[in-house]
Amino acid sequence: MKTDILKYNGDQLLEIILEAVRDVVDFELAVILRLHRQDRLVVSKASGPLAGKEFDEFQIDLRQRGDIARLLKTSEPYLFDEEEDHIDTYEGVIDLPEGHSCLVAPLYVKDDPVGLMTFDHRACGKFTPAVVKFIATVSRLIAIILAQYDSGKYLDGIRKHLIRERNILLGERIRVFDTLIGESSSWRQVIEQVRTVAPSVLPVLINGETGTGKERVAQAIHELSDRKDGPFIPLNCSALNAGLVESELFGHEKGAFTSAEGLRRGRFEMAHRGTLFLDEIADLPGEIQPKLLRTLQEGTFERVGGEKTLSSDVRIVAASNKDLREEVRAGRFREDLFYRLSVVPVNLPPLREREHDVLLLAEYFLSKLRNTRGYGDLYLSEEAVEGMLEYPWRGNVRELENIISRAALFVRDGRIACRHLGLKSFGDLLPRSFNEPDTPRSSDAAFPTLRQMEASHIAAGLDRCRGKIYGEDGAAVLLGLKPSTLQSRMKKLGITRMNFMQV
Ligand SMILES: Nc1ncnc2c1ncn2[C@@H]1O[C@H](COP(=O)(O)OP(=O)(O)OP(=O)(O)O)[C@@H](O)[C@H]1O
Repeated sequence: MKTDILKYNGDQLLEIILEAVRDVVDFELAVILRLHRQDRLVVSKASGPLAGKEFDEFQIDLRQRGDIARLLKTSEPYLFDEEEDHIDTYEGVIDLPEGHSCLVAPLYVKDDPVGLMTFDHRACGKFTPAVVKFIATVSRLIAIILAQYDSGKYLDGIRKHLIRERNILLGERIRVFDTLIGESSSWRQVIEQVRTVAPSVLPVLINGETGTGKERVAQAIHELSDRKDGPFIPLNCSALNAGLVESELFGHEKGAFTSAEGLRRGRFEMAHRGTLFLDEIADLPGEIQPKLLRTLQEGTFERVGGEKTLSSDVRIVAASNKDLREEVRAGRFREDLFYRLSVVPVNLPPLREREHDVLLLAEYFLSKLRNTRGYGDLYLSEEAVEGMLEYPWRGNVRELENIISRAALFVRDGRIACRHLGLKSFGDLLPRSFNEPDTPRSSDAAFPTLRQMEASHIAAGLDRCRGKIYGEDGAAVLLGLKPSTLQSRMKKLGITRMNFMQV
């Protein structure tokens, strides 16, 4: 099991250590001091009924306390004889009666001192030779834990620094691609196509699933064309009935229909010398399709209720998340209109086929958020990165953007963990093979296979136990399995515990 030691702060870690020691050693005061610059011991943690605020940041200057400096050099625990005349370690901080129990243990990693641990009790004879022996062993382990914690923190610091550096580098590349982020080969092809088609006047048909960036690409085509100083006018064809779409496209004269109180210019007029973006073109009502075709062929149109023939210099970019050829085959879309619109087709790949771009896009959205007050430190933890790479992005770039924006709200120290991303619907946490359409299915596609049910139930158990397998509160007990059996089933099904862990 991989436990992230850095999820505990230093104080919590030392508390856990001293709690464990207390099961064996009856102390009233236990203190762990860290060695700083070889000449100073600084209290890291004081525990027990005699520990109080006075220990916070208490320091011992070893140049003034030669007695403690000598003890530190020995690397062995030292039990003070109760009759022995000595200066109390915490003289001036707390008053301990004459002849109390006092044990001091230097903390060493091999030959290097890293600190000192002290135990006190007001009663005599509390620390037996067996206790001294125990502390001698335990102090070596504690020293290693402290050193590991320090180096972990050091590495974490370096990692954060590297992530920041990387973000700056990414930021520079992002400026080159500006609003069309992506470096995967399928996305580069899109960018190449955009560069090629942008300067021409030919109509473009952008095809891609929802949220893949169709509108962005349409805008980029406009901005890279010599019409960039003209208007970019979008119209979503799916949201409107035939009457409305006609008046939106071509405008209407005053009194053309009951609610037409004044003359209204349509999108064709508004887009003059610019680009008209017809989104969701597959949903354009059948009655309007011949009218649009005529306008595209002749460049002319009439406002609804008007007789005057108008013309407009418009470049058409259309988009669809449906397969327009299929719509033609099904008789829902006119073939001649399809050929008019799709002179240059541009197909946008879904995010799940742009694996390398998931992190690049995530960094792009993070970099935008980092400019917002309070979000300057945002970064993705390793497990969040792994979770994102595993996730089947059904909602594409828009879903990714929403997930990142939402995660930012829940993060306190800038570190985005898997749980902040909320990628945890069981289906989503299962390996991709469970969600892909080419998975062998039962005869009724809606009816889950036994393997899918087993995977989903195991995922539910792991989610409830936050990825814990062993122990009373582990998923093995919950699912009524031996931990080893659960692990082997998970392996067979390709389920990773990490997706369910909360950090
Ligand atoms: N390559 C990209 N780089 C940066 N941001 C992107 C990219 N692609 C999409 N986005 C962002 O993702 C979101 C969805 O993009 P967009 O609206 O262009 O998708 P769409 O395919 O037109 O969606 P729909 O089919 O739902 O209309 C937007 O916020 C957009 O800014």
